[in-house]
Amino acid sequence: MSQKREDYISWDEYFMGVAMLSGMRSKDPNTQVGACIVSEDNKILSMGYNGLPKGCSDDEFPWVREGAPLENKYFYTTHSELNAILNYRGGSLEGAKMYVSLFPCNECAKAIIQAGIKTIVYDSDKYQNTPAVIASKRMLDAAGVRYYQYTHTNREINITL
Ligand SMILES: O=c1[nH]c(=O)n([C@H]2C[C@H](O)[C@@H](COP(=O)(O)O)O2)cc1CO
Ligand SMILES: [Zn+2]
Repeated sequence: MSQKREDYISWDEYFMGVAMLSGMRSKDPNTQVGACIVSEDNKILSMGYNGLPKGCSDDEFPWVREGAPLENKYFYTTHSELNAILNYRGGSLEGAKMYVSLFPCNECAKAIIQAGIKTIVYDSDKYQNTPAVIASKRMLDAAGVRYYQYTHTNREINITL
């Protein structure tokens, strides 16, 4: 009798793994964020990571955190969640789920709500005490977007490239 393999990765490991892999494309020296949007029937719809908009050179724009607004990264970077939403060109994201390696900020929360995404699975919540994340949770709660933290399984996945 032939039996199926039992050590395959779970849906959550798969989608959070894809989000983390996407984050590995980020040029941000401090925080790399990845997002993966999934349909209600577990199909990957889109992915994104934090980076500069098209045409803005990774080598010419600043990556530092400090200094004058025009001289640091914050005015220029597109967040992974917004990139994942904007990268989707297939139609509606109504009812979709987002896996993201960092809890979305208030600006991303607005985009998530307006895109019709209904569930967020996040990993790090390192900015939980900042006004941006407190405002984000307030809006997500009001809009009925469910969010829960990813449960680590400590599975290691090695891919030789
Ligand atoms: O939700 C987010 N998604 C996201 O992609 N980011 C990006 C913007 C910046 O490139 C980086 C945050 O940088 P830092 O941790 O150095 O402040 O992560 C930041 C947030 C903030 O929660
Ligand atoms: Zn954001």
